Amino acid sequence: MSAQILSGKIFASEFKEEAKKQVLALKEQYNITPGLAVIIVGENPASKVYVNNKHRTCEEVGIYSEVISMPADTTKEQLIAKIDELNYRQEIHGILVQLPLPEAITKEEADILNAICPLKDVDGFHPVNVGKLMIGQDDGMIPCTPYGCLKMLQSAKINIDGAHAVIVGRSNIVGKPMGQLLLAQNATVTICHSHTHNLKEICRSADILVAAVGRPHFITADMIKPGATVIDVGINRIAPKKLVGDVDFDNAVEVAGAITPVPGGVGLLTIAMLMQNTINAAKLQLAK
Ligand SMILES: NC(=O)C1=CN([C@@H]2O[C@H](COP(=O)(O)OP(=O)(O)OC[C@H]3O[C@@H](n4cnc5c(N)ncnc54)[C@H](OP(=O)(O)O)[C@@H]3O)[C@@H](O)[C@H]2O)C=CC1
Ligand SMILES: Nc1nc(=O)c2c([nH]1)NC[C@@H]1CN(c3ccc(C(=O)N[C@@H](CCC(=O)O)C(=O)O)cc3)C=[N+]21
Ligand SMILES: [Mg+2]
Repeated sequence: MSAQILSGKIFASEFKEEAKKQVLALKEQYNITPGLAVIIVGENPASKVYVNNKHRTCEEVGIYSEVISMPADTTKEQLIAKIDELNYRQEIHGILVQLPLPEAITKEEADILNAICPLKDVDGFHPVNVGKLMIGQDDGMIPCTPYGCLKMLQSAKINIDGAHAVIVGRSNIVGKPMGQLLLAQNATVTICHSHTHNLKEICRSADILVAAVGRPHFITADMIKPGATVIDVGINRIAPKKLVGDVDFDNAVEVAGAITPVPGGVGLLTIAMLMQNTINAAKLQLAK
């Protein structure tokens, strides 16, 4: 039997509809339009595609958005000065600095992200928000990609409580927060990485398998328990117009119980949750 396809398109449109309603309600009750500023530094072509997608989705949902393009030779000080300006602007509720940063300021990434006011940190990368997620305080910002994966699992009524969730990848933006979110929903969580022994066996014991590795076809069908839910976070461009995930989809789909495609999967959820986080940020700032 072939797996249920968890369509990012369908779930994302569901989440965007919810976002639209909240935008209208904020407008009606408080005369506030949520506002998002996205900063893009340098000329990364993939980043440009994502930033355009974000801008377009803001329009769709009724969120005000600004894209701020800065040259590749921008210094850390110049970037932080721009962030500060946005921190003080009342009509901007969310600030996102698109990653990766140009090589010259890659080492400065932590200082740069820490300059974003935690209340406006719609990526959920600021240590204050990371800490809130870790200790279960629910007034922080949750990173968009894992947040979208969780919302999709819940919307698809996939059981998390008591399930073994295996996450391959331990980045701060996907793997670690995904683990925290699933743990908070009472999954038993295993986080794997490049030093993990017996990866295949561990993956095969997963009821929910999340791949966030960044290697095409890394998760093969023999690593999947029959009937498991497989979430493919990976985005790998293997040819100018060919995008694949981390999962060998064509074979995995015959083993899994449910699986997300790439493209048309988690990436769309990420953008939908960015909309939700911008709305959440506007609500938090209203309360301050
Ligand atoms: N769909 C979306 O919205 C998003 C997609 N992505 C995509 O998701 C993927 C992962 O992104 P990100 O988390 O930033 O990636 P990183 O490169 O930051 O992390 C990759 C992780 O995979 C682990 N890994 C690498 N090789 C192996 C291996 N052979 N066995 C086991 N683990 C391994 C690394 O282990 P170690 O720590 O030991 O090095 C690391 O923890 C990328 O394709 C990225 O483009 C990212 C963000 C959003
Ligand atoms: N500060 C920051 N926040 C991020 O959330 C962030 C980031 N930097 N840097 C890069 C990663 C990656 N990411 C994606 C967003 C959308 C799609 C997406 O829309 N994907 C579509 C289409 C992709 C395409 O056609 O290229 C799909 O999978 O169907 C993918 C990946 C957000 N990221
Ligand atoms: Mg990374």
